[in-house]
Amino acid sequence: MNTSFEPGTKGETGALSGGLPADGIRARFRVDYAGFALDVDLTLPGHGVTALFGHSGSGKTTLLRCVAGLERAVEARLEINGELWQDSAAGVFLPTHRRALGYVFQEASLFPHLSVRRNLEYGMKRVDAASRQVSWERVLELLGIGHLLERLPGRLSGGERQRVGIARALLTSPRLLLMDEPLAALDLKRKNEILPYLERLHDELDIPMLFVSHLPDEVSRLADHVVLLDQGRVTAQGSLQDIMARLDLPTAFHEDAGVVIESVVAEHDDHYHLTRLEFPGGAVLVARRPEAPGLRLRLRVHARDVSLANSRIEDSSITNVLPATVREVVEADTPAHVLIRLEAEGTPLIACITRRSCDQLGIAPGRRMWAQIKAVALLG
Ligand SMILES: Nc1ncnc2c1ncn2[C@@H]1O[C@H](COP(=O)(O)OP(=O)(O)OP(=O)(O)O)[C@@H](O)[C@H]1O
Repeated sequence: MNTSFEPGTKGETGALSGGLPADGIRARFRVDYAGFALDVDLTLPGHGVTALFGHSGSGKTTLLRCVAGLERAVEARLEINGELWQDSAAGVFLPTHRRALGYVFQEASLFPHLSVRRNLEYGMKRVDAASRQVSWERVLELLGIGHLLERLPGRLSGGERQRVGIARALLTSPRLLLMDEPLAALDLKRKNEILPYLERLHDELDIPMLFVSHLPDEVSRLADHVVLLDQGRVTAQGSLQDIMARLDLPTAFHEDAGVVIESVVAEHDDHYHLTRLEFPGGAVLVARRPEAPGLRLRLRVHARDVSLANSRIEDSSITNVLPATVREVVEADTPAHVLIRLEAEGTPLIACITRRSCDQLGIAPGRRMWAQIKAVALLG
């Protein structure tokens, strides 16, 4: 790992903050390897989770390493919520150990001979008590690891190890959390076990996160903002809802393609054990939820679960039917299918149907149709 200073830096300067906007992440990096170049110039929200999404080799890890000060960039400038961490033009380079960041990798690299407690204390030593942002108790509670403190890492499951790794990163009181596919090494069961903890971090801590993933479902669950990378360049960025609803992006051609809808719990039907979730443009019924009316819930509607009809079909078992207008029709990645973007009063939907059905129903932009939603995934 390269942690040396860039040529011409002024050494271990503290983060500079004079005159910079207090909110937002600005990251300009150019890295030239033989056979690969990263060239990005990003302005990102200073809060919430930003997902870096792209194929293998698109440069996601390289970008995270740049942010961490671990890459030798030809050109670089990095501001984190009002602090300047790097500016190659001005000779500013804050070395990795002076950047207030937590870095979570695919597999937590815990010291095998130290208990979980000692591993966590090791991370804490770097931070003086006055600048601590999240308390020891709070971190243990957020990640549900209080009962694991005396164990050695070798006696933890993969998911528990990862939770300890995240806890250790949080205990360094980061102003930015970098997560490089933290779930990739876990099987589905462990992944589902750890996702709620990541959601809690997102909901309850005000630490911005850059989260690398190549799975739309994972991104849909955790991200607020998405950056798409391809061959070292940013091909698109925007809010999760906007990016997931675009048909000109590779996310639409993924087998998990679908939109994300922010809904509110409207009411419960205790007779049929159903809950009604409302959003601009409509509502859906889902199996009874524990959340009280008024709470927000994120929904994921996969393109493969949306079918279309020219009129409202009454004698169907599909409960969730919304009026929507066709906005765009594009070819899917198989010649048999098309992707259709619809809008239900501002809420986007994507349907994946056969080209044959598209022709038979005469589907074209502007047409009012009924979108039948066969399944809704609730996120969180
Ligand atoms: N130190 C290096 N020297 C030369 N090439 C490198 C170096 N590090 C990464 N690369 C190349 O840069 C490209 C981007 O790699 P990177 O790991 O950033 O991609 P990624 O999007 O994170 O991929 P993955 O999802 O597989 O982790 C790859 O082609 C990789 O081989």
